[in-house]
Order: sequence, then structure tokens, then C-alpha cells
Amino acid sequence: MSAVCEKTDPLQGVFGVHHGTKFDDIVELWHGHRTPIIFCALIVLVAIRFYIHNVEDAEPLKSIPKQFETKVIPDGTSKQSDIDVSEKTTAKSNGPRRIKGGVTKKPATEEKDQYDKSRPIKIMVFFSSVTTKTEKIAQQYLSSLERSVDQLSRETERQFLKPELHDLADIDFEDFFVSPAKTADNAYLFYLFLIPSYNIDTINDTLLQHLEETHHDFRIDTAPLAPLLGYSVFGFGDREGWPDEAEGYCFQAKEVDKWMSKLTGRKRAYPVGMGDMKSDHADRFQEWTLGVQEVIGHVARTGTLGEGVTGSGDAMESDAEDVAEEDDGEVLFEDDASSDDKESSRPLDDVEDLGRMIRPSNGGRTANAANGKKAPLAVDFTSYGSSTKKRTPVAPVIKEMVAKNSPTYAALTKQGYTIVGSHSGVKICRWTKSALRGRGSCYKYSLYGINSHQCMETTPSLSCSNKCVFCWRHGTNPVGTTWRWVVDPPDMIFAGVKEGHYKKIKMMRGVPGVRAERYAEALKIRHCALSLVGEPIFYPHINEFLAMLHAERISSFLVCNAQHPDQLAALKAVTQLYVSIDASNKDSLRKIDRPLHRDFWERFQRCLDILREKRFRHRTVFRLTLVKGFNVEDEAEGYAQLVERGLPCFVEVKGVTYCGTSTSSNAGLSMSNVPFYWEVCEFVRALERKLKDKGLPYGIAAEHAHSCCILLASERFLVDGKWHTHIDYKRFFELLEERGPDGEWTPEDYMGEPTPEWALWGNGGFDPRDDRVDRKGRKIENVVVREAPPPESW
Ligand SMILES: Cc1cc2nc3c(=O)[nH]c(=O)nc-3n(C[C@H](O)[C@H](O)[C@H](O)COP(=O)(O)O)c2cc1C
Ligand code: SF4
Repeated sequence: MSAVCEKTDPLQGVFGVHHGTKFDDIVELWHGHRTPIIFCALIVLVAIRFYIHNVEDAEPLKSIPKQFETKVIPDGTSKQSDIDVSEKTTAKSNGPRRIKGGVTKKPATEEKDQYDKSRPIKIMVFFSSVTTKTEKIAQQYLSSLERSVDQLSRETERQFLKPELHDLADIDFEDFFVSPAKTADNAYLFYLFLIPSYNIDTINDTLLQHLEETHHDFRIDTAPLAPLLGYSVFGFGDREGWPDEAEGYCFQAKEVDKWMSKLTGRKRAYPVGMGDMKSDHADRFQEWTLGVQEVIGHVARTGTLGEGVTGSGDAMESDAEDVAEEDDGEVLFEDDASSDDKESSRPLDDVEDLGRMIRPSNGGRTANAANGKKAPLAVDFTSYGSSTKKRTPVAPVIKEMVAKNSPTYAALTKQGYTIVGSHSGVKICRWTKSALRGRGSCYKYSLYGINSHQCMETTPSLSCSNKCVFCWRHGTNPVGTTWRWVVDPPDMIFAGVKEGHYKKIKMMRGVPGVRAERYAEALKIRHCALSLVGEPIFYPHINEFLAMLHAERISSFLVCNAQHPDQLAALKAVTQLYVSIDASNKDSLRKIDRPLHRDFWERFQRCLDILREKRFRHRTVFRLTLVKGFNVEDEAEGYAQLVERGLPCFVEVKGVTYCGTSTSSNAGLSMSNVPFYWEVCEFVRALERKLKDKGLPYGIAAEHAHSCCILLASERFLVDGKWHTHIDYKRFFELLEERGPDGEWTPEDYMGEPTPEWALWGNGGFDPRDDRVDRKGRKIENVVVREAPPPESW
């Protein structure tokens, strides 16, 4: 070994010494492993280099601004530094950015951070006009804007410059629409457009062409107008010549809106307004200007357009609708912990316990002693509670139904629910969004005249006592036979659900296609569907909650599951009272509703008897949800017997909506359980025949084929051969205000106008004001199949 070393060791001559064995070993080691050693040494050197480089870079970035801030503002306020930083960055972002193949800039968070409150705000109004009507309106508007910016200045403590008016025919588009206009005082700009539509060549076409070309110009950022604070468009048209949007009513205002949305990176501050120069333009314009002014105030204060509107993050530009929102049926959320918690599901032994459970409106967690109110008696004490057993008294541990830190809370909020207090929820329904965009309302518009965009869907009890197989959100909801949770006061719930609803409506403001008129109307709730999820009459203060709705002239449609007869009996005035009839016999009901109450069938029947008694007091409705393979086949006779027992004013028959969740498939449901519309029609015809056979005066009155929904009505609502299924809501409130919630009146007393022709059975029921569209917004033809197709076509 050493001989080899002696011959080959290159270090020998260098050191000029005789190596001992130890040195030979090292040399041998070097020869055997020099490649990995050199490699490792290199890695270490590179790592050290990177480390030093990073430390050198990172330090000044972190420390310099801080030192700067503390020096400039000794009192520690960040105002000055905000200004400096934003001034620098704004200066950088101003002007056309020359980038190759740019992508749409998402200005949201960036600009929020940079918003510089020392810069003034200027509103620029652009208009076009051929026959001078718009020009006159624009001039008047400018005078009123001059007054309102003074007010806005005071309210927002921001400087507003004198607004400017520009005739599109007189300006150079390059100065305004390639990048925001330059102003002497470096003002933030807000653009407003007043556009009359012309299907002949006008300056509108030149503008539209310019906007489109700017967007497509590869040398310019695709959103060069993103530094604007926001924009909005109002269109003037003529309904006499162009009756609806499909025929070109106000089409150029919509086009300007579309291109401005692209050029600003979706900074639509308010939906496109539209007014008919020969009829409603003054009202529509007034509505729009008020809405626009509110948003300008908001953006002046915060630098953002508001939640949900781009500019503050979270834009809702998608056309995709949540299939699971297709319906407003009762849906459940199971909370594993609570549903498995047998101990806590025991019934309360003492009514007074409830008193301790009530949360005061001031947000406290426990006793309601403060307001001196007694807990309500409307609680469902199950028939098999062990109240006679001796037990050592223990202070009941009263939980929240949906605690903020629970998985249920997280799951519900993720799905778009706003949880109010600890047991109530509100969610903007799919139809509300659809109606806001002129894409059709839910079946309750066709059948009863409910405006979907003015409807709030809510529940004061997220808990339920059934686990219906077609309920698409099984798995995490609280279930129980008794109320065993903290009780929130009704005023707190009412305020919370309204706030949650309006917040969600306002998030729709920047969504393409939202109608300014409907948006303005949606800011006044007119209807409340108490059917979101869970069981509303489970809530001990349901009557007080209803009274609050009615005091604000909000109608109430309350759906209950026919499992709480005592609460049903104690219920005061509602506009329309539903019970879900999910099966026609005991076995089928057990299979489909999977009720928690052992005496579910007796409860169900008692509820029908109560409904029969109430039929001259409330508009009573049976709601049948058809699930093929579960509750349709051969059950028409059974359902007819139930109708005979309850004698409801109406029978609503609806095909189940399949949501495709794992829980629905666990329950044995698949697409094959969803009936075709013609199957629903066949069932309804069979049911009508059975009712006639029993001498019961019912007929098929109306339909909403799109929702697979058909309405059978008692002939009490057939006046002079015309169905009157709609409701006179105004009259309902007058009766209530005159006679109180216990007063006497009948459903006929607030029967509305005849059901409109388009909603009658055989006419489809699609809202003629709107267009049906597919997920990509393309118009769909309304084809309705009411008869079984011939076998060969299957
Ligand atoms: C030749 C002509 C074409 C028009 N085309 C449309 C149209 O396509 N859609 C529409 O809604 N209104 C249309 N209008 C109606 C105008 O938009 C409406 O009269 C508007 O008030 C004119 O405003 P102005 O006086 O400011 O020019 C048209 C009017 C004219 C005279
Ligand atoms: S009644 Fe209201 S909540 Fe129910 S589907 Fe219609 S709009 Fe939605």
C-alpha cells in the first residue's frame, strides 16, 4: 500500500517530508474519494454564496422602509409613509404600459394597498347624442353631480374635483381610453357613460371599435384603464321600436359596459342602467344615479368598490351555478359530533332550562334575565322523555347548535351560508341571482307571484328532526328531536339575516348582466322563504320572528316537515304554510324521511289534521317531492287519501333534484331517481283523477316546467273559470295590520289577480320578461315534454 503511495503520491515532493502511515492513509483516502469530496466542497461553497447573497438582499428591503417611517413620523402613525409609498408606486403604474402579450392585470389587492387618500377624485361623464335628448339629460346630471360631490366630500372627507362632461363626438379617445385621462392634480378618476343606442352608424360605433382595439392591442396592457376607481354605464333606448334586449333595446350601452369591464379589469361599479326615452327613463335614471352615488361614496372612503366586486378581490364573474342550489327544499347539515351525542340529545326536563339558554340580543351568551322575558313554551318535548325518573340534578350543559369553531360552521360558510348567531342561516339562492341577471325566476314567481330577486331564503333553525334521503347536504348537520341548544333572540336573528342577505346582494353589483332596475329592487326584501335547511318551527321564537318579517311587509312562506304538531298548532299568521309530504304511507315515509321521532307517523297525521283545521285561516300547501323508486309508483291513491285528510288549499308536486353527493348515493339515490317532467305530469294527472274520484274539488292550475313543478289547487281558488293562485301581498299585510296575528280572515281574502296566462298548466310557466340561458349564457329554447315519448325514441 505504502509503495503505491510512494510512487504515486503527488504531495510527497511538495511537503518534502517523509509521510508516516497516517499521512499515507489520508492520501489513499483522497485518491479513493476525491471526486465526491470535491463535489461536496463545491456544494458547500455554492450554499455559502447563496446564503450570503440572500442575507445581503433581504436586510435592506426589510429595514430601510422601517427606518424611513420612524424618522419621518415620530408619533408612529403610518399616514405619511402610506402616502409616500403609494405616490411612488402610483407614479409607476400610471400611463400606458408597453408590455408584450400582456395579461389582464388584477388590480384588486395591489390598489387597495396603494390607495392614496390625499389624491383628489374626479368624476368624468361621457355621453353621445344624435337627437340631443341624452345631451340635455347629461347637462342636467352634471349640475346635480356638482352638488352631490360637495356632499360626498363632506361625508367622505375626501377632495372631489369639479366633475367634467365630455361629448364623445368632441374628444380624442386616445386621451381617455388608452390610459386614464391625465389631470393636473393627479386625480383618481371615475368614468360614467350615458349612451343612447343607435342601430345606424354613429360615434357610438367609433367608440366601441376603439375600446375593442385597445383591448386587443398587443403593445398595451389588456386592462390599461385598471387605475380608474370604477365605471358605470346608463343606456337610453326606445322600447316602441326595440321592445326588449333580444331585439336590440339599449344594446350599445351593454356593449360599452362589456368593453369597459375588460379594459378596467372588471371595475364595474354599478350594473348597466337602462331607460326607455318614451316612458320610464326618468325613474330608471334616478335609481341608477342614486346607486352610483352610493358606490362613489364607498370607493372614496375605502379605495375599493366593495366586497365581491373586482377592485376588492373576490369577483363573481363566473356563470357557473351551484347545482345543489337548484331548489329551496329543506336541506340538512349533519354535525357528527352532535348527532352522535346521545347524552346531549335527551329532552329537557324543565321548561325553565330554556330561560337559561336564551342569549340576550346584546350578544351575551347565556341568561335572558336581563330583559325579563320568559322562555317560550313552543318546544318539542318528545313523548318518551324520562321525566318521572329520579335523577341527581345537574346543571345542563347548553351548547351552541353551530359553534363558530365547529366543522359544521366551516362547512356551511364554505358553501356560501352566512351563519347568524349560533343556529340561524341565510344564503342567497340560485334563483335570486338568476332573476337579478334577467335569467328567470323560481317557480314561486309563476305560481304565486314571488319576485325571486326580492326574496330572502333563511332559517332560524339549522337543525332538523329528519334525515331525508333527497336532502343533498347530509353528513354534518345538527339533528335532534328537541331544542337543546342556546336560543338566540329573534331581533338579533332578524337583523343578522337581513344584513347577510344584503351583503350577498351587494356582491352581485359587479356581475355581468345584473339589471340595474332589479338590483335596486333587490335592496328591499319583499319575501322570505323559511325553508333553507333544518326546521324553522323548531325555533322557539318563530312567531316573534314572523311578526318582525311582517312588520316590514316581508311575506312569509314557511315550510315544515310535519313532525312538530304542537308548534304547528301554535303558529300564528303566515302568508303561506307548507308541510312536506314526502310519502303516502308509514313505511315509505320511514324510508324516505328517515325520521328521528319514533312516533313519526302519528306526528305526521296530527300535522295533517291541524292543517285541515287551519285551511280557512292560512293558505295551506302540501309539498310533494317525487323520488322515482321511492315515493311515486302506485302511491297516487295514498297521496289522495292524505289530501282528503288535510284538505290543503294547494298541492305542489315537484320532481326531486339530484345533487350527486356521496351522501345521496349512500342513501341509494342516483340520476335514475330523478323523474322526467312527463313522469311528474303523469303522476299529477293520476292524482287529479284520484281526487276527482273521491269527490274532492281540485284541478291542475299552473306549472313551472323548468323546475319540474306543477300546482294542483282547490277550486276555492277557481273564480269564474279562472285560477287565482297568485297572492295579493298588500292585502295580506292590510289584514294583518287591521286584525293582528290572531285575527280572523281567510286565504280567499288575500287571493291575487288571476294566474297569468303563461304560468297556467300547459303553458310552461317561464317568466316572459326573461331569457333562459345555459351555463355559458346562450339562450335556450323552452321545449316542454308533458307526455311519455313513444318507446322507440327511448
Ligand atoms: C335611427 C335610430 C335608430 C335607433 N336604434 C335604436 C336601437 O337599436 N335600440 C334602442 O334601444 N333604441 C334605438 N333608437 C332610439 C334612441 O336610442 C332613442 O331615441 C334615444 O333617446 C335617442 O337619444 P338622443 O336624442 O340623445 O340621440 C334609435 C333611434 C333612431 C332615430
Ligand atoms: S322562493 Fe325565494 S328562496 Fe326559494 S327558490 Fe324562490 S327565490 Fe329562491
